[in-house]
Amino acid sequence: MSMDSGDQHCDTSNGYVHLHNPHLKTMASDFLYHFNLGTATHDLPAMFGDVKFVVVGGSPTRMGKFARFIHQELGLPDSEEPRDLADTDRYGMFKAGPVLSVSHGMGMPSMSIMLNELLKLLYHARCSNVVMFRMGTSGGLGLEPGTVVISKAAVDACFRPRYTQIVLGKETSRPSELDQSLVDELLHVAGQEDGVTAVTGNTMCANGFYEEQGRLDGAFCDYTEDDKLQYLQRARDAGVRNIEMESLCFAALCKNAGVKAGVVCVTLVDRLRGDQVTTPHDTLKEWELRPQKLLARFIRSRLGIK
Ligand SMILES: O=P(O)(O)O[C@H]1O[C@H](CO)[C@@H](O)[C@H]1O
Ligand SMILES: O=c1cc[nH]c(=O)[nH]1
Repeated sequence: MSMDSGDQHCDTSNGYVHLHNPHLKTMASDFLYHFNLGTATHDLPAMFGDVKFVVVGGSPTRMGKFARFIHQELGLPDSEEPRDLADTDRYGMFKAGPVLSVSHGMGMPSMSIMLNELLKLLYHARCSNVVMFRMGTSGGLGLEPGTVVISKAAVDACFRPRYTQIVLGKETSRPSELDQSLVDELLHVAGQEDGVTAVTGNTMCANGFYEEQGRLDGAFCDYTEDDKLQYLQRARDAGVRNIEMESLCFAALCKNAGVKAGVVCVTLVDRLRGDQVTTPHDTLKEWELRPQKLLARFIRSRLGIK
């Protein structure tokens, strides 16, 4: 139990998760409601203290499969087969050795709830030198579908690298750039992956899938195809290479907590050519594996496993 954490948790140079909330120190215990885990009910340092890599993605099924894939890739014993540690149906949480795989649902509100609790979990567990990744799918801008994008920064729908929340009725923004050394390391690792194209660029994070991403195929649309293409071209000119729905919150909250973070998403469609994702299911499944394989290679390389 670590509610009385000392100064070492406030010093970002020591590799601990850095939470900016003086109220946490006054709480006798902390219950992470959406995971059904808590400092009073679970020995979080024993359960999670060895975590060094956290990978988050949309669906619990995908993140469970990813954990089992990592379990194999790291050659972990059968007795440690990952199981869901979050005893709720909100999010899935699976551990494979030093790798924690967690789902976040769709959109920033869902990501924000999960990430607040996940960062507190890492803090209470006294994890240090953790690297975090969001891995997933996106729409591309001028890229062959199936391309993997390693994000340089997450930007909002006006192409600004900042995550804006309304707090106590006021707009509050936090920067959302990503760690550039991690971008270079990921690109280097991606170069070793056969038959997969990986590029770097900004990732635009939208608050919805349809109008917010300039689609023409939602239930509602008050703009023309020309308006859409002009907007997407402006995004591309601003360095945006793909569009998804969680990177902004993820990048900003990890940065605020002093945790190095990366975003790796495969593109499913070229939005300059269309809106609907009509690629055959088997091909989509293969593309979805691309960020997983890249991160598995990254983790193995960091752990010195050939
Ligand atoms: O990376 P995944 O979880 O696939 O998420 C992407 O796909 C969902 C929309 O289909 C959004 O949540 C978007 O960010
Ligand atoms: O176009 C797309 C594809 C996946 N996810 C998104 O948010 N947008």
